[in-house]
Amino acid sequence: MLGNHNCNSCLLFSKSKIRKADVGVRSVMWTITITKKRWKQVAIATGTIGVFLIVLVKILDISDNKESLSAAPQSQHELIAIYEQQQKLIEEQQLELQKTKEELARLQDDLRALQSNTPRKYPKVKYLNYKNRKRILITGGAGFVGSHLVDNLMLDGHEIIVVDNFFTGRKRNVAHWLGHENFELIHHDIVNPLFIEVDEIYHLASPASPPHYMLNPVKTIKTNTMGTINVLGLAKRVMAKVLIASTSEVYGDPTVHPQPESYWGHVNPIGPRACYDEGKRVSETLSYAYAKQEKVQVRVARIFNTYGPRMHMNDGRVVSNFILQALRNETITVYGNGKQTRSFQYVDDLVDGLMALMESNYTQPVNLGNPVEHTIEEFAFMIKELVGGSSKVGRTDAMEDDPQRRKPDISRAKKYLNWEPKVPLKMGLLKTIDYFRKELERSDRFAANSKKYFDSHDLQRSPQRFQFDPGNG
Ligand SMILES: O=C(O)[C@H]1O[C@H](OP(=O)(O)OP(=O)(O)OC[C@H]2O[C@@H](n3ccc(=O)[nH]c3=O)[C@H](O)[C@@H]2O)[C@H](O)[C@@H](O)[C@@H]1O
Repeated sequence: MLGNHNCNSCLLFSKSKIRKADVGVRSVMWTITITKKRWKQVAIATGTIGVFLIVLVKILDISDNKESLSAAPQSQHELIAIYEQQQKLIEEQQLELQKTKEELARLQDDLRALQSNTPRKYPKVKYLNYKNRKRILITGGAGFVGSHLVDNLMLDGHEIIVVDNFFTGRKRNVAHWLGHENFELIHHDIVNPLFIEVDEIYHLASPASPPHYMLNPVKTIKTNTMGTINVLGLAKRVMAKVLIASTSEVYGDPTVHPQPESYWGHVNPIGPRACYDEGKRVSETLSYAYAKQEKVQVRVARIFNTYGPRMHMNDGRVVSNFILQALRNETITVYGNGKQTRSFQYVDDLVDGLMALMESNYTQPVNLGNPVEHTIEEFAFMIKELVGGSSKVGRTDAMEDDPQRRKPDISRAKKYLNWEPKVPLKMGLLKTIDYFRKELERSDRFAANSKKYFDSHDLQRSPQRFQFDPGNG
């Protein structure tokens, strides 16, 4: 194709190209010749260059790696630093929280101290002049019945001294009077003598619930014998009028129904209930012995089954047991066949009766009880219905020597005290159920708060508690 092209420029171009190609060919030929002649050197040079290149790549690679290696420890350090910083912050905050908690506890203590020093608000009490105001001692005044009696006598304007060993009584029952100028609480066991000046004494100190008095029969007997002697001795010394709280249990398992005060009773003197039954019978005997021999003015109340607010949660008597079982949806435990009977009076009625008896001039024993009688089985269903819930009524073993029938004949109280119970059973039970419902909520709340407090306290205190100084070892 070139042969057919004849213009000058093309010719010149072709010539120069041929020249260049020629030079290229010659150069290659020379290189080949040289290479052929000096292949060894070339090989050596190429090898050297290759080795150099490999070393160079390696170096670069290493330096690359070095860079990445030096970058990783740097970020780890940063992370550790951030972590440590955050840990420190958490520790500082925990310390702060601990300090705040301690401060809060201190403030709560201060508040309590302030509250106890600040004049409290008390229910309004009547004003009685010196002539009409009496100093009244109530043994067992922090108990269920005693504390209600305290309330009534305080409201009437008298000076009240409560003596209690807190075996079954609770400070909480009279806490609302603490600090009142008319009120005094003495922690004392009436088994030991007491020397104070009083005008009247209500002697209620004694456990009254079968599980309680059977727990320590000797103590029950001592309280009702030695305790009563101490009370009667005090009454004799200061010429105080004294009311002894006796019980329907002096009739034992009665063979007469209903029970009038003239009935002498049917008590097993060596049975499990004897500590209480016989203790109260001796208490009555002592009262009339002091009345006859020492001219002590005595009043004797035979108290029948009583219920109401401030009964102990662990009282163990039928009313509290059934209500608590029903509120907890547990089986209501009827002991024996449930055909045994009881007559239940509301505590307010009893307190009115006790005060009326003390005021009266009547010196023989007086039954104080509600004559409306029910079998225990009926009573179980009544409680179940009033409380609601899903409890079942179940049967369990009968109690030994359990009185089979009990109903007071209250003609004497009606005649001499102009007294009879006013509170219908259902109304009283509703009030009592309400009380126990609140008590349950309160105890659950207390248990939860206490657990929370001690759990957190233990966690924070345990390192200190078990800390020891090896230097002192
Ligand atoms: O409540 C009271 O004022 C009287 O309580 C007790 O006399 P008791 O009648 O045996 O009292 P509870 O323990 O309440 O027993 C009443 C009946 O219920 C039965 N009961 C009791 C508790 C229970 O969970 N289930 C049950 O069926 C008993 O066996 C008994 O037949 C005391 O002995 C008396 O002094 C006191 O006056």
